[in-house]
Amino acid sequence: MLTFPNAKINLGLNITEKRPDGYHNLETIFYPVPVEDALEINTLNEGDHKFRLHLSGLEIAGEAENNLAVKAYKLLDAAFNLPPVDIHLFKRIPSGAGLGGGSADAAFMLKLLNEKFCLALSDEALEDYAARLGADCAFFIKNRATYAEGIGNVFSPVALSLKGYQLWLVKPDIFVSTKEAFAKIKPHRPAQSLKQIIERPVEEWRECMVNDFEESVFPQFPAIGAVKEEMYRQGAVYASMSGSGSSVYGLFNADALLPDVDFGEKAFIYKGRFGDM
Ligand SMILES: C[C@@](CO)(OP(=O)(O)O)[C@H](O)COP(=O)(O)OP(=O)(O)OC[C@H]1O[C@@H](n2ccc(N)nc2=O)[C@H](O)[C@@H]1O
Ligand SMILES: Nc1ncnc2c1ncn2[C@@H]1O[C@H](COP(=O)(O)OP(=O)(O)O)[C@@H](O)[C@H]1O
Repeated sequence: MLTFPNAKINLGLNITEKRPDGYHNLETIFYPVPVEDALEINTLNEGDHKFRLHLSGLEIAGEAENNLAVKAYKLLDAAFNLPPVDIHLFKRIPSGAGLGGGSADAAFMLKLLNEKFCLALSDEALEDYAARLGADCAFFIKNRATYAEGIGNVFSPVALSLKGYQLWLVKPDIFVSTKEAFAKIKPHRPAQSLKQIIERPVEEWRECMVNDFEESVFPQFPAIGAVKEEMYRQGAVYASMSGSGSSVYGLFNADALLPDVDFGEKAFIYKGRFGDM
C-alpha cells in the first residue's frame, strides 16, 4: 500500500512567551503544500524482523530506528501487535527545512497502518498517537489549514484556501538549528492575532503577517533573507521563511511567470500550484 506524505508551510509564526519548562508558546497556521515523499508498506514474510526500512532519494540523518516512519510503526505495533512490515521511503522533502517532512512521514505511516491492518482508529485517535511523535505531527492527520497554538500542538481548523496561487519554495543549502533559533528570540504578544490576519486578503499579508524566526535567523544567515527578497523582486504576493527555516516560500498569482534563478548549486527548488488540499 502506497501513500504520499506532503510537506507544510507556516503562514505567520508568532512566538508569544517562554514557558517555565523552557519551551515557547507560539501561534502559527500550518498549510499543506504539494511537495511529497512516497511511503509504501508491504507485509514482510521473510526473516524474523518486525520491520525493514529501505530509503532512497534525499539523505536522512540518523539510524533507521530513529526514523519517524519507523517510530510510528513501533507505536502502533506496541498497541496492536501488528504483522511485520517492509517499508520503502522515497525522500523528496528536504529535512531540517521547516517543512515538517519527518512529521508528515510519521503521520502518514499511522494512517497507512490503520488502513492496511483495518485498525478502525478514528482521526482523533490517530491525532493522539501522532502528538506523541512530534508537536506538529498531528496536523498531518487531517492535513488541512490549521491554526496552532500552545507549543504548536493545540489545533483548530481555519477557513482558508490558497487554491490557484503558485508556490515557489526554495531551501538554500543552509542548516538552521531550531533550538538555537528559539534561544535568540525575545517572545512578545503580537498586536493582532494570526486568526484575524488570515481573514484579510493575501495581498495585505505582507504588511501584517510575520515569522518571528526571521528576526533571529536572517542576521546570522543573510543568504536566507536574500531568497525572500528575491521572491518579492519576482513579484510574490507574499513571501516568508517557513518554520525555523531554512526554506523560504513565495505565493504568486496564477498567471505570474516564475523564471529560473540561481539560488546556489545545492539549493532545493520547487515550483507548483496549490490545488484542493
Ligand atoms: C517552531 C516550528 C514551527 O513549525 O518549527 P519547524 O520545525 O516547523 O521549523 C515547530 O513547532 C518546531 O517543532 P519541532 O521541530 O518538532 O521542534 P522540537 O524538535 O520539538 O524542538 C527543538 C527545540 O526547540 C525548542 N522549542 C521547540 C518548540 C517550542 N514550542 N518551543 C521551543 O522552545 C526546544 O528548545 C526544543 O528542544
Ligand atoms: N522520515 C524522516 N524524514 C525526515 N527527517 C527525519 C525522518 N525521521 C527522522 N528524521 C529526523 O528529523 C529531523 C527533522 O526533520 P523534518 O521534520 O523533516 O524537519 P523540520 O523539523 O525542519 O520540519 C531530521 O534532522 C532527521 O534527522
